[in-house]
Amino acid sequence: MKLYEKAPAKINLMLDVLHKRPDGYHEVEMIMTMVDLADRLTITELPGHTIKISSQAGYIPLDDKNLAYQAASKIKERYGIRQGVHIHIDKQIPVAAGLAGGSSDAAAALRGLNRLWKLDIPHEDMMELGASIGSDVPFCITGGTALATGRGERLTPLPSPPDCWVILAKPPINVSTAGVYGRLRADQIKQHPSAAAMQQAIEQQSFEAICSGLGNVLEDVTLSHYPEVQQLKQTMQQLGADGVLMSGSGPTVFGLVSKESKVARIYNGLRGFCHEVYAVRMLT
Ligand SMILES: C[C@@](CO)(OP(=O)(O)O)[C@H](O)COP(=O)(O)OP(=O)(O)OC[C@H]1O[C@@H](n2ccc(N)nc2=O)[C@H](O)[C@@H]1O
Ligand SMILES: Nc1ncnc2c1ncn2[C@@H]1O[C@H](COP(=O)(O)OP(=O)(O)O)[C@@H](O)[C@H]1O
Repeated sequence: MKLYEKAPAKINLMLDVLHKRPDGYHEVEMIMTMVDLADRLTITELPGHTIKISSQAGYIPLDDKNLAYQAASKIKERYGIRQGVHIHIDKQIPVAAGLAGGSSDAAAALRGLNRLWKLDIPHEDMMELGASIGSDVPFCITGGTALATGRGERLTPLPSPPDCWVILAKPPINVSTAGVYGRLRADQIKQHPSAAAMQQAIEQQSFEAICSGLGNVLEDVTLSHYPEVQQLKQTMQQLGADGVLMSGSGPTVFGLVSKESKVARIYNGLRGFCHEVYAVRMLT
C-alpha cells in the first residue's frame, strides 16, 4: 500500500517570549498559520523493521536525525508495529528557514502512518507524540491557524485569517533555532507583541489590523547577527508589501499582500536580492 501526505510550511504572525523556563525551553505566545508551500511525502510499506527515508534534496539528513524518521520510529515503538516503512520526502520548503519544514514532515509522517497502519491514534496521543519530536510538531499535526503557548505545543484553534498573498524570501544563510533562543535575553525584551490584539484582528477578519499587529521578539536576535535579513525586510517594505515580518527564528522574511496586482512587482524586485522567493497563498 502507498499513500501521500502534504506537509505545509508555517509562518508566525506573532511570536512573543514570556520567560526562560527551568527546563531550558522558553515560554512562548505565538499565532501561527499555514501557507500553500508544501513538502510531499510518499509513504510505502516495507518488509522487515527498516525505516528508510529518501529525498530528492541532497541537503537534509536521511538517517535518524530526520524528523520524519523519528516520527516513524516513535510510532513503531509506541504501538508495537513490526512492519517497515519507506518515506520519500519531495522537499519544497527551504531548510532551517523558520518555516518548520522538518516539523511538518514529522507531523505528516505521523498522520500518514496512523492511516497506513490503521492505528486510530487518539488526538491527545498524537499531540504528545508530536511534542516529543519538537515544539512545533503538534501545530503541524493540526494545521490551520492557532494560538500556541507553553513551549509551543499547547494549542487553541483560531479562525483562518482573511485570504491574502504571502511572499516568502529566504536569504542564503541557515539559522539554528537553538542558537537564536540561546542568544535571546528574555528579561531584556523591549517591546512585546500582543497575542490578544492579533487574535482580535483575526476574529474581526481585519487584514489591516493583522498587518499592524505583526511582531516577533526573535527578530532582534537574528537581525543583529545577519544584517542581510534586516535589508531584506526593508526591501520588501519598500516594494509595497502591506505587512512584513521574519518567521520564527528566521531567516525567512514574509510579506502579506492583499492586492494581486502588487504581487509580481514585489516578487520580481526580491529576485534581484535573493534566489529563494515564493509567492503563495495563505492556507485558509
Ligand atoms: C522558533 C519556532 C517558532 O515557531 O520555529 P522555527 O524558527 O524553528 O521554525 C519554534 O519555537 C521552534 O520550534 P522547534 O523547531 O520545534 O523547536 P524544538 O526542536 O522543540 O527546540 C529546538 C531548540 O530551541 C529552543 N527552544 C525551542 C522552543 C521553545 N519554546 N523554547 C526554546 O528555547 C531549545 O533550545 C531547543 O533545544
Ligand atoms: N525532514 C526534514 N526536513 C528538513 N530538515 C530536517 C528534516 N529532518 C531533520 N532536519 C534537520 O532539522 C534542521 C532544521 O530544519 P527545519 O525544520 O527546516 O528548520 P525550521 O524549523 O527553522 O524551518 C535542519 O538543519 C535539518 O538538518
